[in-house]
Amino acid sequence: MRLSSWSLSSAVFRTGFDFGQREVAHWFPGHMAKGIKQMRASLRKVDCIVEIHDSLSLTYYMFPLLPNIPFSGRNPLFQESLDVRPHLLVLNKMDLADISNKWQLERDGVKNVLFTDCLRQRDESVKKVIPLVTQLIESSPRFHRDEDRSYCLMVIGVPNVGKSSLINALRRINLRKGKASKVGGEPGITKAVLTKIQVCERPPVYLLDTPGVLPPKIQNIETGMKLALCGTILDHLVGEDIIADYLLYSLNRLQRFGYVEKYELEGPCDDIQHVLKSIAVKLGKTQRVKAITGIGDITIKMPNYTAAAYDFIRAFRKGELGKVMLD
Ligand SMILES: Nc1nc2c(ncn2[C@@H]2O[C@H](COP(=O)(O)OP(=O)(O)OP(=O)(O)O)[C@@H](O)[C@H]2O)c(=O)[nH]1
Repeated sequence: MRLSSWSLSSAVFRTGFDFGQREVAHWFPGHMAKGIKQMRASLRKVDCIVEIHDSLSLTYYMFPLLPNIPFSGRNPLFQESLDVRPHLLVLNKMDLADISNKWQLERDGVKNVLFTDCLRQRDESVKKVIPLVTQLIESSPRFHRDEDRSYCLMVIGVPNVGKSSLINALRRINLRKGKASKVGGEPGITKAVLTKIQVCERPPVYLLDTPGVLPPKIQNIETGMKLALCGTILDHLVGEDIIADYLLYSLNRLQRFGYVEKYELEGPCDDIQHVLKSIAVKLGKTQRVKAITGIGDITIKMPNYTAAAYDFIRAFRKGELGKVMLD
């Protein structure tokens, strides 16, 4: 929601976010390096790479997920190069994102892009995936796989972007089959490396589901925080309080004030403690805390800031605070 009925004259918003001494390196689990190694080893069986990102931030697609496998759209020099597999960029969760600036992709020369909503039963964009990859594969050399009539795709992406949901949606649409891949609200659900799953009969298309993989080098702390906000990193590794504060900062910076209405606040506010307290009171999220006084121990009721932060972040990820583009 954009600014409408509230007066902003008294609201002062931060012009930058203070990340303190935080380091992104501590946020990423070790199993990812192993995953990348196994994926690299399987690449020769793959005809096309499907790279999934979150539509909430268009900056991620700029970072190759697998080092040495350049995304053709990122670098036109690689487009004709024979050892680069066809590449489809899927920007998922479009239902949550304000994609009015998607023209930037075209400006940057990014080709073969699809915006998807994998949770919608009859999503037209998911239907386009197989025809598009088929077309891409058929117009590229397949080397030693030329005889093989079945196609193999590899799905890659940071954790929690919806890789499993896309696989399930493809199976639902093309095979009328149920779930093959477990979906979860927390990053790191897909741990079994490289399971081969059929997603289409004509032509026979299989894909390799992979564990979530992050770019080995996150460009900076702010990119890391955006990944955290999108649910790519386990919340507790980063801290719900700091994610919630970064969310508030971002919403105010982008003038997306849906949170004011959702939590019935008096108006936009940039003080996370104040906002979390109001959320906790509104939702009845309180906790009993023991206090030691001069006359003995007493129990007092306090707002549960962590529970409020969790609700605030969850509401954002569900799209309940309005559509947002974090870049
Ligand atoms: N709003 C919205 N949510 C989605 C969409 N696709 C997936 N999700 C949700 O995002 C969360 C993660 O989805 P998964 O399919 O498990 O993601 P993943 O990339 O396989 O996750 P990892 O196993 O951690 O790598 C789940 O809560 C899904 O319901 C979408 O298009 N829109």
